[in-house]
Amino acid sequence: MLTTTGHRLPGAPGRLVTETAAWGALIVLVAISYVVAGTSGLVATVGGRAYTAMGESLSAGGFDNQMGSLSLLIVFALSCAGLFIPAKVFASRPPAVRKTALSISAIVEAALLVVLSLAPSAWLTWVAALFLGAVVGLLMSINPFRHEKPWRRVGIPAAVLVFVSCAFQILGGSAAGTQALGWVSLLVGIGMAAGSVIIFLTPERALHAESATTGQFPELKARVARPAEAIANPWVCIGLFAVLGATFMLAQPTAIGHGYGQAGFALIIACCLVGWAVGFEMGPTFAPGMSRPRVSTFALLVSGVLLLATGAINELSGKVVLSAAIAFLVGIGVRAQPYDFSRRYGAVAGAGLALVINALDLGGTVEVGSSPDWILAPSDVAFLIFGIAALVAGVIGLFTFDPHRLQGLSVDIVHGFRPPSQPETAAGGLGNSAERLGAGFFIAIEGGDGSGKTTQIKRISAALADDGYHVEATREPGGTELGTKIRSVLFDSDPPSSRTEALLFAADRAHHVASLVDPSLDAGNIVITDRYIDSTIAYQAAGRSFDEKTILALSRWATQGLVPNLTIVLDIEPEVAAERMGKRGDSNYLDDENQQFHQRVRQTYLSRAHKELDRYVVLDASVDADELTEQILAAIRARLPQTLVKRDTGTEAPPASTSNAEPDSGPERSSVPIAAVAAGTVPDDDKDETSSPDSSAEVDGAPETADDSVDSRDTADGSAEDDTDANDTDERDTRGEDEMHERGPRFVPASGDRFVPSAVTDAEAEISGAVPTKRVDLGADLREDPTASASEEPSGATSAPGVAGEAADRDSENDEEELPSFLEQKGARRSDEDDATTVLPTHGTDAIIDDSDDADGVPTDRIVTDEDAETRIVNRVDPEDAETRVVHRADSSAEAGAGGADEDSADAGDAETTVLPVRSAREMSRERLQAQAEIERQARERLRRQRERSNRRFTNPEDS
Ligand SMILES: Nc1ncnc2c1ncn2[C@@H]1O[C@H](COP(=O)(O)OP(=O)(O)O)[C@@H](O)[C@H]1O
Ligand SMILES: Cc1cn([C@H]2C[C@H](O)[C@@H](COP(=O)(O)OP(=O)(O)O)O2)c(=O)[nH]c1=O
Repeated sequence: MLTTTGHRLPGAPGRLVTETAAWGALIVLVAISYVVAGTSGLVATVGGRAYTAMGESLSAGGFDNQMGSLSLLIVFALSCAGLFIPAKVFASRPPAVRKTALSISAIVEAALLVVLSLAPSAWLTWVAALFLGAVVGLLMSINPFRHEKPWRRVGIPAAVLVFVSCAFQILGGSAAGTQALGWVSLLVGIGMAAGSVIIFLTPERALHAESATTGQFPELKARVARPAEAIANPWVCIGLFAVLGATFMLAQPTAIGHGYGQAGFALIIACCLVGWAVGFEMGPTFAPGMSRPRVSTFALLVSGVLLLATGAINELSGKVVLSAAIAFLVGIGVRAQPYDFSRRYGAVAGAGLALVINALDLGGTVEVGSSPDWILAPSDVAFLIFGIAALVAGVIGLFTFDPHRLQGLSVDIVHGFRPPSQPETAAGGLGNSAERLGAGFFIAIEGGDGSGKTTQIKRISAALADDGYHVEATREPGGTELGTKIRSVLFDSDPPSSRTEALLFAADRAHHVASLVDPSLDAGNIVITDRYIDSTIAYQAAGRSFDEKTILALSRWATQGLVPNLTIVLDIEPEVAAERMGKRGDSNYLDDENQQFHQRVRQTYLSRAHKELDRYVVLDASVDADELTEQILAAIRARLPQTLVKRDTGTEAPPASTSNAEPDSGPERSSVPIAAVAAGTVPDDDKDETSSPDSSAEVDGAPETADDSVDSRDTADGSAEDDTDANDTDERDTRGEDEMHERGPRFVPASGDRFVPSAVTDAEAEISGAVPTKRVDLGADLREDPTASASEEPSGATSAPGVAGEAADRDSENDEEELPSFLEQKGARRSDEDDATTVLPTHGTDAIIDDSDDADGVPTDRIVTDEDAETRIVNRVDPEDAETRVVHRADSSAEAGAGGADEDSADAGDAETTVLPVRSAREMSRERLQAQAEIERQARERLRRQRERSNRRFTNPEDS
């Protein structure tokens, strides 16, 4: 109730002492007033021996309950008066005025308390209470925060009161406990005086607390419970505060009525405070599966039952424990949800009502047929009446606030104490991810590096596309244009700091979800992502030993709580995975972490999966790839909802790729055929990742790919061959409308290392002296014609059916002839789609690469885009590492061959330089940017290796 914040500020000690003393004064005044007025009447003014007289009167049974209640009510009202003084009344005063006013009123209060301890009287008590109210009001005006934890301050005087009153009662019997009140009032008076002096001496500016430090609804904790819900009419919470006010206020009448003495009163108060504190702390996470208004309602209901029991029990320890439990429930109930209603009204109304009921003196003895009879003090009757009221209100609340989905009281309660499933909590109050999943189905494939995610995603995407679903395969990091840049930042230069790393992954995820995953799910697609939040938990939290909750909260915030319907963990021994990675040949700095790191990563995946068995499937990834594919597909198919729109049947929503087919569909969602996003440098023996010739018909976006190629030729080179153009156009025109709108899997490869961008044309190649190179099509196994894929010869081009295929054949033959010798020596393999494959040198006419700033003379990997030339150029570094980047398109047949590339035209030193065409900045596809980032990465990698080599040469000159 009082202000407690800002205790870290320099001015805090004064407030701390004053507030603590104010709480103490409140307790003592309430207790004294009851004793004084109860024994001596409202008009009593007594002298120094008053306490002894009162004690004697009490023990002799001469206690006037009605007068006591009335007195108590007046003191309580006056003491709380300060709480109702609008903070702005004082806040508008200059700080110096406020400070002085607080000091003076605290001094007056202190003086009154000291006098009261020596010569207690009803009048004096009330005057002291009035000043206490003023002190409280001033305290609030200095530090006007409401959401704080008052038990921290009130706990101190309550504990002191327990100690002093118990000591007095043990030494001098029940009546002597009353004298303890006098001593405690003396103590709090001194405390108040000390506080006022400290405040007076504190500089004015230090008295201003900038922000509340204790009372905010704990956001982080709330995430593990159901999201807080805004409550329009918080009557349940107001009722709970009324229960609390009544419980506190009935403590003294109870102690008096049952002859417990002041030690009993102090005990009840202190235990109530402890119960309230515990409940208040636990509130946000208590019963995490229950809707928050429902938690409040149950708290009210159960507190009603406990109030009845408190009234019914005669014994002190029972009353103490039950009162504490009631306070605990109030704490739980009011903190289950953030509230912006005033607790003062509820508490004061409850306390006042309890005292009025108590003053009616309704107690009596109930005959229960046995001895002793059931004795009901007036305070017990008040407890019973409150209990019935709370019970009724709780039952009404149960009908008012719906349970969370489940029906039935017992079901609600049982489920209430289970944590809600991930998707429900994921939003952290931001939204319901279950709704966000929309019409689609979201699958995350997780597992350590080398577990086979990339391989499997290609296969399952193809299989699900064959089933007729709209499939979108993507990855993290790097599933979007921006993502590739982030990926490049992560992996293409020195490793970032761990925190930077975590934030970059989160940034990539945020953009990925917002720009790609969410829209795709909205369109009803199956979205398969290579890595998602679990990777972050595994790598950044467990791997880097960051706090999991923080990392999780970051990702949840980034994704607005989007959680996959299904997460498949490909589990594998890190050693086996490392072996595979060694064969694969590319790695990032995370791959190169030690085995303990990868063990932690693996264990994290497994333990996360274990916690949510219905949303995770763990599969042994060490088995044969085909077998694993079958297992994954079985797991997915078993969970796919019937309602998922299929390509053949779905007439409602236009497929995502249809909209993507629009040239202006936006950079992030540019529709690119599977093959057009196929990958590059993989081992030659990797059959999975070799191209199949006939991809154009099955993959989405083929028509606009053709458009692209036309455009690019037109823009890049006006002299593009007419017949190729015609072929291209015919191909496009002959496709049916269905095919134009058809969506196959759109595959964003899981590793940029094996990723190949779109093709350039002959014309582009010619212009820039492109060098055709080995190419491998990662998207090959996504195609529907397995025979075509199987027929591919590793050493040469494979013929493709149809016009497109013939064109490709022709072009690939040209390519073959013009294959540069250094590539042939390396056994570079070409296929029919090599027509669309071009490697361009850096220093073409329009190439703008500035590596002059590179101090060591090694060309930089900077990319410069010249929009006029519509050519994107990437500078390669080391001729020794004659790895080439490949550019190709799915609709390769539509593209003129890239065989125009001429080794001679390329600068010898830049033989491995890749130049990717940019048809126009607007049409820049995600895949192309990925490719560029990849090229950039490779260039850096080469640079690194070159430096390593020269270092080695330097340290071991004989080797060189
Ligand atoms: N089931 C499997 N058995 C043996 N090798 C596999 C299997 N699955 C994938 N590989 C190989 O392991 C390497 C890593 O696979 P990849 O799919 O890139 O893994 P990830 O994407 O999880 O890092 C590749 O060279 C791939 O050919
Ligand atoms: C998505 C994600 C990936 N990573 C790491 C795991 C991988 O080592 C790296 C790149 O992931 P990935 O593209 O899967 O690489 P690869 O195909 O070589 O397995 O990024 C994280 O550390 N945190 C994350 O949140």
